[in-house]
Amino acid sequence: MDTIVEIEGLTKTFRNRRGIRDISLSVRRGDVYGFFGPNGAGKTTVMKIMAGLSRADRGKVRLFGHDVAANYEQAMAKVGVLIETAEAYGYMSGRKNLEMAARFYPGLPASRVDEVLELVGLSNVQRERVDQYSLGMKQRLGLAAAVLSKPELLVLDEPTNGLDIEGTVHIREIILRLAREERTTFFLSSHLVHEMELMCNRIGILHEGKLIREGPRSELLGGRFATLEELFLHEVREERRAIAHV
Ligand SMILES: Nc1ncnc2c1ncn2[C@@H]1O[C@H](COP(=O)(O)OP(=O)(O)OP(=O)(O)O)[C@@H](O)[C@H]1O
Repeated sequence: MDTIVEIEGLTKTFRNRRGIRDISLSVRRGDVYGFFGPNGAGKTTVMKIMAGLSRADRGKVRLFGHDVAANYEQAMAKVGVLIETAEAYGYMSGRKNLEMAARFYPGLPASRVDEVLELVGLSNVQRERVDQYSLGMKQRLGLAAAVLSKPELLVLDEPTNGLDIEGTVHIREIILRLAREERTTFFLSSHLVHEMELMCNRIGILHEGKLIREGPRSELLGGRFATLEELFLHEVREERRAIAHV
């Protein structure tokens, strides 16, 4: 088994006592892992720790076998990240933004910028200023930047957040295409249950900072639940019942 992401006992508590508690999960090569949970469940917190943007109080994240906290450069060498809204320089063109980002990767062929523009469907607007782009276009530009170096793992936090139907479908198609054609492994979060059903083969359900269920999508539904939404509501009810009995 080729394990790409290993998270063990990850815990972080903010001053307001919110945060994440004892999260453990693993992602294998080729998985499209959906990290599902309502707003405030702790998805971004986990992803920021995974990307080295925040530190855990306890626990470990290993990417490609390297500990992110202890061995950041090696852990992140084959990882692309898009966390929260993509940052770009609004006064520059989409293309210029990508060319600037490409400078971080010495040895990247110049043609790669064209390739990723094509992949995300921005070739026709590549010379327009980013502040003229729609939210969906900005999000696709963020995705283009995240895939520039041909990462083997993409960590995407709410990649379709705030997008309209077409924008959402477009991002979903790009993700599925990369998973299929380049065998990119994905760890992506969403609070949209339908998204998870359409894209992910493995799902972790996060609720109030705890991973309440985790596993292959088909196993989680297990014939008992028609949809993930039903499963989620069932699990939350069970969790509340268990807490009430303590
Ligand atoms: N820097 C911080 N200081 C204090 N509390 C924080 C901080 N970052 C996150 N939190 C709290 O931790 C909890 C988890 O937040 P997080 O952003 O990880 O959730 P999320 O699942 O990504 O939700 P969303 O979909 O709304 O982004 C929330 O209650 C949030 O208010």
